[in-house]
Amino acid sequence: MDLPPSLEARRITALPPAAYYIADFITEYEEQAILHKVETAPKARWRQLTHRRLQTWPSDVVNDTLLDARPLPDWLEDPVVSRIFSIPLSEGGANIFATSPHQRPNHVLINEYPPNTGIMPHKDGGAYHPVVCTVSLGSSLCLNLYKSKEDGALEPEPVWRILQEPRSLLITTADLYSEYLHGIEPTSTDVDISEKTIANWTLLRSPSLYHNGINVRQTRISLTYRDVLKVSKLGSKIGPMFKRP
Ligand SMILES: O=C(O)CCC(=O)C(=O)O
Ligand SMILES: [Fe+2]
Repeated sequence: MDLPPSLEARRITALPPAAYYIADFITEYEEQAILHKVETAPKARWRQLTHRRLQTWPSDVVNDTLLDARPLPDWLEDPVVSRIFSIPLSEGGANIFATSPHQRPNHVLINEYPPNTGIMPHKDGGAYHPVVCTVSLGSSLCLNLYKSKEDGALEPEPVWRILQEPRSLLITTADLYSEYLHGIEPTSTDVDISEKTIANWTLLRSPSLYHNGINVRQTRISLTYRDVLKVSKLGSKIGPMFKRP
């Protein structure tokens, strides 16, 4: 892997503080291995929403609390977490989780987006430390960022768009976490893709794939790594009845 010397080297400078994009964060081999683990997880791991399904590891977050304090399984820890730890925020400095309560992501949400599915614009709220690490697998798509108006209403058009390629890592923090909403349009094709409209254009692996301005979606799986502030004291004592396999 040809990782950058720091996150700062891959900052999305068109955005307010702060977001980082690393196009080649994992290899194709690693992508396939993780996809295989996601696809072969016990059926009970999946939660089906109306348009989307998801898995949570090691458990759900309920009332802003992580129910189960077991460590993440190896396949979610390595290579992703170990690699996040290996990249300092700025050269010679500490990694991005050094100042988070548990000094590490303790929760992973896995979302599956077949074509024509998305996620409504939202904020991630107070359950998490404001550092969100998203690894994309399988397909590219656009993440839209929205400004909320004074009265809390949503501006209809996104203020920025980030194109997330397969095997990329996107990290959003600070104001981008707290002041803006993010969402994914439920479409089969992202349109109007260009240097002018995509905030991380200069950091893309393959901008030439979008020379016609469109991205035809395939199924994209995302892994969202965060540090949940509150972890249940019951932790590992929780009865096996209430645990997902
Ligand atoms: O899948 C993504 O990239 C976004 C997921 C998301 O925003 C969330 O689960 O809160
Ligand atoms: Fe979110």
